[in-house]
Amino acid sequence: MENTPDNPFQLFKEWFNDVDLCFPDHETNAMTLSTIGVDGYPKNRIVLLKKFTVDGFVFYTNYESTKGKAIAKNPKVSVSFFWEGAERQVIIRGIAEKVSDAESDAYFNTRPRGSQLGAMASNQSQVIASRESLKSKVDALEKQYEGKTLTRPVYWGGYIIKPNVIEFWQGRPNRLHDRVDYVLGENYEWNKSQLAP
Ligand SMILES: Cc1cc2nc3c(=O)[nH]c(=O)nc-3n(C[C@H](O)[C@H](O)[C@H](O)COP(=O)(O)O)c2cc1C
Ligand SMILES: Cc1ncc(COP(=O)(O)O)c(CN)c1O
Repeated sequence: MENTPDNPFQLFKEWFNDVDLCFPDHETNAMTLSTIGVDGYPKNRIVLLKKFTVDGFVFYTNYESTKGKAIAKNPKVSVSFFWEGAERQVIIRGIAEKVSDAESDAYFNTRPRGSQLGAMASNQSQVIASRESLKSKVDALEKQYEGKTLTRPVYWGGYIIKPNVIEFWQGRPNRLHDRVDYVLGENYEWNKSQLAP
């Protein structure tokens, strides 16, 4: 861990690419997203990481879902990855912001038509009468838009998580794991420390 890079994005990229290469059956990009709900309780759920750059970590969802409402009230979030095969965990904490409409449009346009229809039909996190009612909504949309290009619903899009802390955990024998913590400083520099396991 002494020879870890000074920039956590560099280390994240190395770990992500290693795991993706060595464990092709694992959904490397599945991450647990925690938000503080409007009721004050934390809630976790899995979402898929679709992009990461030095600006942050991007996932897509319904802005009116339970998580969307939580983020609107409190944009402080945490995501974590557990890469079991590699005995690695990464925990990111930061602020979630909506990505631009243009970026969400561009991603929506790359999705399979079935997933686009799914996003249009699903009022994510709302109570529904039955699976059948959802299915008939999809069928109706399919008919309505037959032969036409689908456009992104305004309530669906991306969030970018801009991190202020990123913690890396590497499993080691005798529970003497390696932990490295990167904390963003006042001048946007990353301060690296090693933590006891
Ligand atoms: C492997 C996996 C990947 C998922 N990816 C996403 C995703 O990228 N976006 C999303 O909105 N929901 C995704 N889900 C569904 C969420 O876990 C969750 O059920 C949904 O977003 C509603 O959450 P909420 O009611 O807390 O807002 C995924 C679920 C699993 C198991
Ligand atoms: C409801 C929902 N929205 C979005 C996604 C993101 O993945 P994709 O854009 O690849 O469909 C998922 C992935 N399982 C999902 O379940």
